[in-house]
Amino acid sequence: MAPKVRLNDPSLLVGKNFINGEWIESISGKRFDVIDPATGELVGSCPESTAQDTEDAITSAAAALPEWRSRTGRDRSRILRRWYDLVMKNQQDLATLISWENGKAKADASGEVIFASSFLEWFSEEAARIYGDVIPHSAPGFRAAVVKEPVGVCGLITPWNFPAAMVTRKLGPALAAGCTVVVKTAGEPPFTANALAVLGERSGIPKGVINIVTALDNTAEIGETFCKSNTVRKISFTGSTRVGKLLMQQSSSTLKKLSLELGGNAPFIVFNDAHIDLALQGAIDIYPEFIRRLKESVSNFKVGHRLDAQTTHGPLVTQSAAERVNSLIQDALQNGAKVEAGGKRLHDLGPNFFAPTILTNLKPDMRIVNEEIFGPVAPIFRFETEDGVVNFANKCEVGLASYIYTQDVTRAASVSRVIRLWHGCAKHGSNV
Ligand SMILES: NC(=O)c1ccc[n+]([C@@H]2O[C@H](COP(=O)([O-])OP(=O)(O)OC[C@H]3O[C@@H](n4cnc5c(N)ncnc54)[C@H](O)[C@@H]3O)[C@@H](O)[C@H]2O)c1
Repeated sequence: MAPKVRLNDPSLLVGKNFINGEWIESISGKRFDVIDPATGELVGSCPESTAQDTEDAITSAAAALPEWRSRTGRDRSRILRRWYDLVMKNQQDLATLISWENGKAKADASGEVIFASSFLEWFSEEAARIYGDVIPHSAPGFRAAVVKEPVGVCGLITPWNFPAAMVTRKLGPALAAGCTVVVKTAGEPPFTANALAVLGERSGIPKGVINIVTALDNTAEIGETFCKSNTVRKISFTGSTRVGKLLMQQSSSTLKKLSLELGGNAPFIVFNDAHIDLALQGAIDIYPEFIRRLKESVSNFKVGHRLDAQTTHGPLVTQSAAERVNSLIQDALQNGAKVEAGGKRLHDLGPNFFAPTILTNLKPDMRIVNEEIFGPVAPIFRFETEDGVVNFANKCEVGLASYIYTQDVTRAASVSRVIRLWHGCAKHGSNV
């Protein structure tokens, strides 16, 4: 273990699998290195888990299920509340771990811990309110009881970009409902999830309720084990569309429930009545002003290392992620796009850093429009009519969420109804 990650509570740094309440190595005995994406330094190492490790974790979750599901909602609520308290108490250490293994600026990482803890708080409240119902029955003199039951053992697969929040967002509701889980964290940042599990154990979560397997290269093997298992009744996955499709195919033989939150880009629509600031009210063409102001905002970003207090934006998670963003930008430039800001990798800082980028002069058939960017790039288009912008946004096959800026409530409502989100989550933000 590299000695540089200093935590107030060093016992939160665990590089092992968590199965049946024990921190153990993979059966393979293999481990993978976790690298700080900002500096390339070694953070530590974790087990490269196999299908057999995953089976063991599923068996452990299945064994813990009868006891956990039979507890009262109130009891599970109290435990989740204690967990929330402990996460907030250890905010600093969790933020340190996030920024080491994911590269986020410290302030961002601290914010993520608050966000992550909010799911534990929220679902501690929900756990206490899981009621059934008694409803009229068609047969005279009878009434039907509606009883809420947990789904069972759940497989949770999380991405690298929110190492704490994506984990608690899945764990909070699953545990509140009385399910037990096996978590497969993203390979690049596995330590934060382990630290959360340590705190969960201290909150009183019984052994076997949470199990964690880590892996960098064997992810496909672990995913397939989840999908083919009859014991795993549900998979909750956040990640790329490619892997989401694969999980759906692989789960067909066991007819599992799947929650897939997938990748994409988000149309961000600014109408000419949007409130950029009061001085601009009534302006007919806001495009040049919007670009100028956006450039001004972006120039205040400080890309850098997490320990620099001025840093607002950290690196991408891997060199290949930076290369992919660069190739999308190069393709756009070769086809006539214009760089208004950034547009390049920041090699001086390290191989994973990318300058916040604004692009104009784009065409709808460019790769950067049709493939998920997942990097600090804002491609800007000008539009003339409401129908035109809606048609354009709906052609984007990777639509994930959308944002609409206007002061016209009716327009906000009507546009948000016709914008289609292709897959992943159905989110619309509108600023009226
Ligand atoms: N919809 C959202 O709110 C949201 C939030 C966060 C991330 N994402 C998406 O996640 C993606 C970025 O995350 P990523 O690069 O970690 O995505 P990814 O799909 O490569 O990996 C996500 C997780 O799946 C695992 N995985 C990879 N191949 C697998 C397989 N064959 N079977 C089972 N598991 C497998 C990975 O190890 C990781 O834990 C982007 O596409 C992004 O848009 C979406």
